[in-house]
Amino acid sequence: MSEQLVLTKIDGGVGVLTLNRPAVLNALSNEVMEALGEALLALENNDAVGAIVLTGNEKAFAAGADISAMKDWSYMDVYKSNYIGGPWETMKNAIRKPVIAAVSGYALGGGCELAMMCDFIIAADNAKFGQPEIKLGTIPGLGGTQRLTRAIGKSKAMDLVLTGRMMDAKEAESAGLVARILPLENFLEEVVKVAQGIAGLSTPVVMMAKQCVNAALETTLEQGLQYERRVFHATFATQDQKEGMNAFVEKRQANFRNM
Ligand SMILES: CCCCCCCCCCCCC[C@H](O)CC(=O)SCCNC(=O)CCNC(=O)[C@H](O)C(C)(C)COP(=O)(O)OP(=O)(O)OC[C@H]1O[C@@H](n2cnc3c(N)ncnc32)[C@H](O)[C@@H]1OP(=O)(O)O
Repeated sequence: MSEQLVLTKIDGGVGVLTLNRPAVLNALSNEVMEALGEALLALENNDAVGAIVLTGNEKAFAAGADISAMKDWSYMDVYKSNYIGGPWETMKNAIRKPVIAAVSGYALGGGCELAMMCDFIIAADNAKFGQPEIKLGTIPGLGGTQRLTRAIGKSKAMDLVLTGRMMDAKEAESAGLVARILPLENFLEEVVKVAQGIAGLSTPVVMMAKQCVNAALETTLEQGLQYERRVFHATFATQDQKEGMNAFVEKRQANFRNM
């Protein structure tokens, strides 16, 4: 594990990953990119973990890719290394557990993109989001033009990408980028409670639900409905579905055993 990324496993089945380059507002280096991929895979394979929280600090989730590192790169440097191509494949294909982005302060450029790669964003009331790459003579390269447009619509995405302006937490929530806003005070503790709630459910069924919601971004409505129906039917093969519905009828707390 790199010192640029801190892993804290908290009781209640939640693994917390904290970006740790405060001096440069958590600018995202290749080192942290690799560490993040390894840490996510480790949490994915840890049966004691049912949900993951990715966060930064009060001033910044991440202010983007590390500009100082990138500024002298050539086309061949980034093309030959397939810069940022690999880690996204890891995130997309291997991480089936829910990953919540807990964003306080700046989430800009690659920082906003990284937050959008997570399953949903909970923002502190001081959060600021943006894709300012245009001001650097480049464009978003980790999904900013694609996920942002799908999340908030063409008009506002075009505004943000072409002007490089930021939007605050309220604008981000009303635009649909952010699931909910929490006060900065006790922010991470409150996000972890949300994650613990998810981790206390049936992890395999949570994974199925995540897959279905993600499928909606990749399929036609009819294909998505068919996929959802198959997965809904599949939940009836799990012991957790039996436990969940019996617990409701017997008016008691369900004890999911991830089976
Ligand atoms: C398993 C899956 C893993 C996937 C992980 C993916 C990780 C890799 C992501 C790569 C993405 C590449 C594609 C992306 O679209 C490209 C970009 O992100 S380009 C960068 C976009 N970001 C910006 O343009 C923001 C730049 N920063 C600012 O505008 C300002 O810093 C601010 C945020 C408005 C704050 O301003 P201030 O409060 O005045 O603070 P300072 O500016 O003084 O900053 C303090 C300190 O931090 C340094 N710093 C800030 N941002 C960066 C940065 N992005 N890179 C490097 N350094 C940064 C700044 O220089 C100061 O340092 P100091 O001068 O004190 O040494």
